[in-house]
Amino acid sequence: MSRVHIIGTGGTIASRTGAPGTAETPGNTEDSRRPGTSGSVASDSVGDLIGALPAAAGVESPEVTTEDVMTLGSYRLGLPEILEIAAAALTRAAEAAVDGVVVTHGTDTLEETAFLVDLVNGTDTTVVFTGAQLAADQPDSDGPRNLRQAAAVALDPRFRGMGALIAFDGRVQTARGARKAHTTASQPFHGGTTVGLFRGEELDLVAQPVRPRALPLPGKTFGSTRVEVITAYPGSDPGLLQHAAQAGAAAVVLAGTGVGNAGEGYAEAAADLVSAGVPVVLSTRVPSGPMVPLYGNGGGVDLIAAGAVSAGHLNPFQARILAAALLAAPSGTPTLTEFTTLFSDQR
Ligand SMILES: NC(=O)C[C@H](N)C(=O)O
Repeated sequence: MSRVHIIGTGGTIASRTGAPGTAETPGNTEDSRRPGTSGSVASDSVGDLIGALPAAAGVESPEVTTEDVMTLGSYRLGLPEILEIAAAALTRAAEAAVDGVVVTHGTDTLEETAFLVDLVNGTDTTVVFTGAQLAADQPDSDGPRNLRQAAAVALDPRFRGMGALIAFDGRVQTARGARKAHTTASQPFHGGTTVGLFRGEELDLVAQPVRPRALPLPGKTFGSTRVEVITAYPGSDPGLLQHAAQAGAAAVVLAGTGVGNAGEGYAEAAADLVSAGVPVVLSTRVPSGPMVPLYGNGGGVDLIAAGAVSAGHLNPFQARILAAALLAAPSGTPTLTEFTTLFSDQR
């Protein structure tokens, strides 16, 4: 019998609507116990979620083991928690007795945690992330279906060696490139590569992702590696780059306009940071498409000439995770400043 290991971290899939929240699950601390809290709060363990799983007709049920790493809304996560989840997923993926690993996670920052797992998963066991848009106590919650589909992907040999995937609302996509792009839709994620599609209980493999070689799991310093994201917009202040560096940022991601541009003063500010040893990664605030150096007069050509590293196809938030992972990597890993384009150089 095959075995799937499910790691719970919280999120809407584990939340109860309007419950004051008194769960004693690990990591479930101030947000759920604060007096007067009346919004949805993550409180269910993975064991509770399994109990709500409908059995698929005619399919032999796998052995399911579970683990609650934390029970938090993903908007509460910091880099230490993201690292803790990634380390737990990687440990399980490396266990010979485990055939598939699923992580249940809030959708707000799922793209960050799943991307870190994708960066460091050198095993053949794909880690499949899922969650829900409707809380566990909503009559038509999407959680049970998403969880059942995630387990099916995790155990399917055709999806092995794919790093980290997201199974949500009948679609299976790569973690790399994924982005929460709708606040309430049943499919909140855009981007990434669609590798699988469900037709009822049937799962089709539709693409094989290209993956760079895995990075080592970053050390504990990842948790305190400060990488700030600064967005360019008409009238924005390039001095924010220097403020971020003075406040202790180890690197800054600039989410430029268009293909990766910024207004007056940004190229000079970027050059200041780079010469002070604070890398600047240039991404775009546009929801899809790569950073491409095309424009002068302070645009992307000048920002790259000032020493910024192109994020390539990575959105600002995933570029931030890769930057922090490189800054906290064990020695021997290429340093962030050795990269000219984050995505292509990582291959
Ligand atoms: N749908 C969700 O899971 C959103 C929730 N706020 C979370 O990220 O924890």
